[in-house]
Amino acid sequence: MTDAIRPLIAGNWKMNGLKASTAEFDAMLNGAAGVAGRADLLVCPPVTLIAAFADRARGKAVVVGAQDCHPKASGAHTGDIAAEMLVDAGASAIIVGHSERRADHGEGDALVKQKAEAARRAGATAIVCIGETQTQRDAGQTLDILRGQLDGSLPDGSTAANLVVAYEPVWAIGTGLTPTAKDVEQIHGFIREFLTASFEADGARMRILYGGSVKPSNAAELMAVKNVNGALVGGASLKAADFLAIARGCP
Ligand SMILES: O=C(CO)COP(=O)(O)O
Repeated sequence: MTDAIRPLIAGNWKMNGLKASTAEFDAMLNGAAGVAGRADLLVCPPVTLIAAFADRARGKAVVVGAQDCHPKASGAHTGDIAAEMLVDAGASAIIVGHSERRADHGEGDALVKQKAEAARRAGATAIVCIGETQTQRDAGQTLDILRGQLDGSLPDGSTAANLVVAYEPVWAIGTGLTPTAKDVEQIHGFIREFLTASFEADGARMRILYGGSVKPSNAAELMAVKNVNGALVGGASLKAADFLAIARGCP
């Protein structure tokens, strides 16, 4: 049943990218048609580039997203950006709850849930990130931590169209380390069980992305794992050649 889920390869540019990076994005657009048979492509640049990228991507096989949003639609929140504004700029998906925001800005599950609800209210797909730290992993707490994050940060009534879950072990982000395929299969299976218990048929069709040191050389192995429905890619999404090669690794 889950075999029919179309993979999503999502690039998280994090705090990287200037106007000059448009050339790299154009290279992604140019190569996208060649991989469109394998996966949907999403690029989440810094907010300063969303509108320009979304304009360029119109009619191409890449959609543009954002990396965070404020839970409210408008108001006195200096420096913050509402989901509605991101959608207005051309974003169709919004990453929320990334471990870097949880760590750098002290974001907890309740706030992440509000942000995911804000994305849905604005008409965007929420990509909710979860993952354990090295210390939690070493203590054998991985599944307990993930269960808590899933319980606390996924909006009630989510559907396969408006919610994507990204499993990103914190210790694998930017380190070159990845879990074994066996570990990924166990953890994604656990997430799938949680999603089907919570959202029934929709939960069976929701995409579960793997993130953390995905690169062209390991993409095919990771993307072949059961219940892995694509990747959330950091560093390797900054280069068109690498990003497209990862998409070509989808089964
Ligand atoms: O955090 C990530 C994507 O959101 C993963 O980053 P890397 O691919 O650079 O490890």
